[in-house]
Amino acid sequence: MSPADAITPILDLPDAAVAIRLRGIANRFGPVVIHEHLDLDILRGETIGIVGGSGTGKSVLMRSIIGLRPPSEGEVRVLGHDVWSSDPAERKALDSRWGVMFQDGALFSNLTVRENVLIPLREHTNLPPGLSLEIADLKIQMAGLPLSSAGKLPAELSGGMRKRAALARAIALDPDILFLDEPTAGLDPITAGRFDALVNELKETLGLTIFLITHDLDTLRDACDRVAALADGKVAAIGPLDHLREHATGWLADYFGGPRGRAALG
Ligand SMILES: Nc1ncnc2c1ncn2[C@@H]1O[C@H](COP(=O)(O)OP(=O)(O)OP(=O)(O)O)[C@@H](O)[C@H]1O
Repeated sequence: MSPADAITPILDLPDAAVAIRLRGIANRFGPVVIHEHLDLDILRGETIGIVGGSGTGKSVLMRSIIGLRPPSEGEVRVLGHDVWSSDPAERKALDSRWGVMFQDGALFSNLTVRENVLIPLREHTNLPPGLSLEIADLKIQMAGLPLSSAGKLPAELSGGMRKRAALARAIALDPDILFLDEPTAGLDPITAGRFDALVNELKETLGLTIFLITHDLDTLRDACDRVAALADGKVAAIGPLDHLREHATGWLADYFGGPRGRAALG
């Protein structure tokens, strides 16, 4: 099935065609309900943009998928494995098949860029140190950073370079899935556009599936095959950007139809 035809949260497809399968997800904090009965299928090889008003639970959903916070209810399957009922060895193996770039980069501030990129390589592989170093330097360059930045601390880099360093770490293990939480937030439009182009390039080179949380309409237009909009605790609308724009109601209509939406999407 091509992303253009996938306009419902649940797709009638075998596990092999689906990178991430969410069923009946609920997330609650005490009496506060963030998600309820949330279903979603993400196709292998697609970039899906996750949008929604502030507080709709985009980051909480990502944390439930990558094993950082168990959902209150529901099933999370990634690459055919149940994230929350897998044994520790299966979970560790799964962990090595996704890379995550958190909103603030989450780089270790006391480690250099190269040392940050080496962390997943040391944790998940038994490669000889020299080879790990070569791979780290390759990933730093694939993320568009000059090799001269490898020995620098995050604080010595610009905001855009720090995001690239976090991206280099996220692709260190040649993951199947890349999770990006607001990758272009805080970047000027030109730097943000370059970052989107880089993400597209990496998707092609590494054959990635990408889960991309964003508020950036340019990123939705330039980097996403489909967009899923969260509202009322669920995936309220899903499909290619043009499909969503045609059928937008409520928050989504305001989002696309507001001045920023018109400026980005015409
Ligand atoms: N550990 C927690 N304890 C209590 N409430 C939490 C916790 N983590 C998140 N929340 C709440 O869950 C809701 C969703 O948070 P989340 O960060 O996922 O939103 P978001 O859609 O990513 O928002 P934004 O677009 O502003 O980043 C928020 O109301 C937040 O306060």
